[in-house]
Amino acid sequence: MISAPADVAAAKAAFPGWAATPRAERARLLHAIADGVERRVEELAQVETADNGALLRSHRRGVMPRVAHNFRFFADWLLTLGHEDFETRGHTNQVSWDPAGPCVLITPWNAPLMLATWKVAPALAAGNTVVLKPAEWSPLTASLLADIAAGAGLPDGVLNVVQGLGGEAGAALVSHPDVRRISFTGSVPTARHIAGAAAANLTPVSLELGGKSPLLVFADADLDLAVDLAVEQYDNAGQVCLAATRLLVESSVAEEFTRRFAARAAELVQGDPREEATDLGPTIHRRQLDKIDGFVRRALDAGARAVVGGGPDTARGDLYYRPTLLADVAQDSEIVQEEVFGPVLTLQTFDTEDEAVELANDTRFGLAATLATGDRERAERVTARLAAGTVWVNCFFVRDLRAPFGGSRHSGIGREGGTWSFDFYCDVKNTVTAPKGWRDHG
Ligand SMILES: NC(=O)C1=CN([C@@H]2O[C@H](COP(=O)(O)OP(=O)(O)OC[C@H]3O[C@@H](n4cnc5c(N)ncnc54)[C@H](O)[C@@H]3O)[C@@H](O)[C@H]2O)C=CC1
Ligand SMILES: O=C(O)/C=C/C=C(\O)C(=O)O
Repeated sequence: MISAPADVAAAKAAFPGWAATPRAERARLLHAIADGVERRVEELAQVETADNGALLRSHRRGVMPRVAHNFRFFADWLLTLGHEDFETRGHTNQVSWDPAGPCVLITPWNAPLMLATWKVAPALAAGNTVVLKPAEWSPLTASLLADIAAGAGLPDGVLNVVQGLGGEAGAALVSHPDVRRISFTGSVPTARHIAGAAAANLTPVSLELGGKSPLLVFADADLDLAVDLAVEQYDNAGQVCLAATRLLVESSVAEEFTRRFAARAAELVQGDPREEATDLGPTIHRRQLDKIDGFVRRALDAGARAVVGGGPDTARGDLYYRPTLLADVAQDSEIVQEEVFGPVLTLQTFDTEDEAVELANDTRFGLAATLATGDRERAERVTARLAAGTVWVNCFFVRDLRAPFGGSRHSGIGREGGTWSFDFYCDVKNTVTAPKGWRDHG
């Protein structure tokens, strides 16, 4: 490991050469990295599971192939970015997408390589050099990615990986004056530190933060589908920022919904994340489990009722938390307002569409929302009123890199995906040329 400033210096030194590399060659190298990822899917999947405890089958069949796709997608999207020309009184405006410089990318532990490569791929495609600092709890696949990139022929200094603690290595990186972009995915408190450091240097910053997203279940919904969507929120032991952790269910179907939910939750297999049959693995570390349990204990003390779960599964060791559903929770309570980042959902009921929207929007977050309804017009009405970067209707976690991804309010600043990523990672330039601007044209 080299120190953070040395990595920024390496990225700065490599920048002119990489920025001048033709787009087609940059795209070719990104595809070569994708090839390298595809050749090592099994190894990457095993290492990621060993590191963060998320399910091996998801890493193997979902996450790592998507990591390769991240490189291919942004390589191809780069080639579609046009030079948009338009005229002003005979003058030509030509808009171009210029590389910005060294970028610092700081990422969390819950989906390490997936979230890192959403940033690495467009930053490199745009012609920037990168310093990536993965979370200290899940450092390994980022280092493997650096090996893969070197093997693919990426020039030295173009992709640098710094390992270290957030408050040390991370803080040194984000306060460095030579950095031209900072992209961060992680928690709100860390985002405040990073935004402060970025402000000191006026470095543009993109923030993908936490959530407390609602799942609204209307009485006209397919109730089995609604229950499936609700149970899906326990994925990755609930350590997913997008998770719809607040179940808001129309009163007339709440009892039946709860009965079916409890039955489905009881079928979930909790255990070793390397086993194919496992649905729910461990939490990342003991401190996270204690944090989750603290939220649940305080909620129970305040009068909440555990419909499902309600504590750790100590028979499995000290990292497993039982999938939990808490009812009788007040809208202004901590358990409804704060991100738990564990397998803990709350259940509230509503009687009208207005009330549903009011409850859904009544947190400081705005990352995502999911609706279960059989009425298209209702879906359109409600969606238009929700504060959320992504709304899923009768589905969940359907993702497309062409679409914008990000949150409003305390869930973040900016969007990733497609042209939104290039908007952030490029210095967009407009060149205006006079109609008879050239000497030889007289
Ligand atoms: N909106 C989104 O796309 C996502 C958001 N998240 C959010 O991430 C959080 C969980 O991840 P954690 O790793 O616990 O978050 P965290 O904020 O503790 O750490 C994230 C990263 O920031 C680094 N860091 C910590 N202090 C720093 C500092 N002062 N300066 C620079 N870097 C620093 C850490 O080393 C790590 O690499 C949750 O709040 C979750 O909602 C997670 C995944 C996706
Ligand atoms: O895989 C995706 O498209 C989104 C991942 C987001 C998370 O991991 C998260 O929400 O925590």
